[in-house]
Amino acid sequence: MKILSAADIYKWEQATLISQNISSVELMERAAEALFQAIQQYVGERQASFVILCGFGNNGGDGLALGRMLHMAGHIVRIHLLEHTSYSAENEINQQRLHEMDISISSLSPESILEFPAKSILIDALFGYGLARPLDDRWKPLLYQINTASNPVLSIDIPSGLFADKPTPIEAPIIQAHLTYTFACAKLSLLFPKYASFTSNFQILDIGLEKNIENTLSTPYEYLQKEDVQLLIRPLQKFSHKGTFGHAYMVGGRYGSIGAAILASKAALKTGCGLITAYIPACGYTILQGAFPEAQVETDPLDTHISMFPKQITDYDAIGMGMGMGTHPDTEIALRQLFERLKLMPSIPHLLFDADAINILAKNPDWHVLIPPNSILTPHPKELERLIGLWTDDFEKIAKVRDWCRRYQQIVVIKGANTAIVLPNEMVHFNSTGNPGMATGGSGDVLSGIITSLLAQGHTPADAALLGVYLHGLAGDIAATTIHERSITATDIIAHLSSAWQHLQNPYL
Ligand SMILES: NC(=O)C1=CN([C@@H]2O[C@H](COP(=O)(O)OP(=O)(O)OC[C@H]3O[C@@H](n4cnc5c(N)ncnc54)[C@H](O)[C@@H]3O)[C@@H](O)[C@H]2O)[C@@H](O)CC1
Ligand SMILES: Nc1ncnc2c1ncn2[C@@H]1O[C@H](COP(=O)(O)OP(=O)(O)O)[C@@H](O)[C@H]1O
Ligand SMILES: [K+]
Repeated sequence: MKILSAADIYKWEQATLISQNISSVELMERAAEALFQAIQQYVGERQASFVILCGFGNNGGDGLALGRMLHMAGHIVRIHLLEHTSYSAENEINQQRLHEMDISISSLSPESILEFPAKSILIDALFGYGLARPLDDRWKPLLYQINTASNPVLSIDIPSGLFADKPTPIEAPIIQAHLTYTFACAKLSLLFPKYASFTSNFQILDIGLEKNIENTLSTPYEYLQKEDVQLLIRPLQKFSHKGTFGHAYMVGGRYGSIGAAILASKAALKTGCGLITAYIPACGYTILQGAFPEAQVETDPLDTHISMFPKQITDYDAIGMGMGMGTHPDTEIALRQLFERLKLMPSIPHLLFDADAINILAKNPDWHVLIPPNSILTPHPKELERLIGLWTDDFEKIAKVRDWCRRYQQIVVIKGANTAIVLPNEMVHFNSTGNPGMATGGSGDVLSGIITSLLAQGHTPADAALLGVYLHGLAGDIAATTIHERSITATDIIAHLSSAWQHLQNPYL
């Protein structure tokens, strides 16, 4: 699914009105109906109480129309509307519809002192994507009351005060939504960690905007969902053998962190490659063989850390390296020598660099040109900062990574909630799976194993990164259905990879 700018969503809506021969009030009614259905699901069977705070534009119009529907369904509804010199036409029509039904509308100003009945749900319909500048300090008292209330806050389209597609100063007044119902497509600012305290969770509501018009709108940003990754799955063939599914080479571990290599190797095998060989320092031999009988193991001449890469390293289908590897100077020199060797070869295995491999690359910026094109780097935010330097906000972070990927023709997977996969063509895919329970030691090692396995199975690097990130998050989400998010471990993510594959291949789930 595309992630569009506010301007493009407006274009999409306007073109839909023409193409479907409907009025903008009819489209607003459709949006309110979608909101109503979602909120009915949110409250369940019970009668609920709502306080709806409406602005003077179309976001406010959505709030007014929703208020009417909730009232008609028997809920207790209080509607407040911002006093203003003029209202959008759709907003006025919905005010009129409420008057006709004798549903009262109280006036609201930035100075209003509000009382929210206990257990009522607050609906934020003050500003949507039409926000033209950050809200000024005049709005602080009103937004402060909403943000400090103990009631749940549901935002319509976007938390009021937040821009959809450009940086918002976080000291400006912004609604802290518990859940945002956003129309038609995800918005960039709903995906960025900097705004997490305002955006929390979101749900996309389909309001029937024309698909073929969306296809004409170009954007470098995509929201990666099940239907996108399903297209990347390859059916298993009856006459396959273990050689068909590829041989992954997992390089990592040092004295004290052999577990990272075990996790990555197990995850690789559970993702479906035919064979895995782990290359680790000698101290890990018994540990790895004992923990994981399916793995083949090769060891470095040194006991404590990796000091060289064997000649046969280039014989494998894919190499994933860096997990728990350490940044010993010997390892650093070995990596440099490997790059020199790869440069001379006509064809080389696909490569993934994680953790300490990235830290070594970050320490040596002049090596960036040596990284074979189309390699995958999987940094967490701190590793990314070491690699590309600091950023002032998430928009700049994405711009810097896009620039880096284009310049070095690499794929960067920026890990975290809504992991972003940035491709050499500068496309950015934000992942839709995963949960905070996955922020646990070793979870990144599992991701490296998954993606390396997909590379070994013959997926292109871009497909392996997209499918791997989605699958990893999905395994974590399935794990969270039976294990509390606080208790999820990296091993649990591996244990649920099989269910993730099943889920992905089942059209009815
Ligand atoms: N256009 C359409 O066809 C649809 C629009 N929808 C809703 O319409 C919203 C967009 O509506 P609008 O474009 O009317 O915009 P908004 O409702 O977001 O508000 C814009 C109004 O606020 C004013 N404003 C902007 N920044 C301000 C600031 N910092 N301080 C004070 N006033 C400020 C603007 O001048 C304008 O009058 C969407 O977010 C969505 O909720 C939905 O009903 C779906 C259909
Ligand atoms: N809040 C979150 N929501 C979803 N996924 C998350 C969240 N936090 C972390 N993750 C995922 O967990 C993994 C953590 O990776 P990383 O920090 O490298 O862990 P480690 O180094 O311990 O293996 C990444 O894939 C990341 O996307
Ligand atoms: K809003």
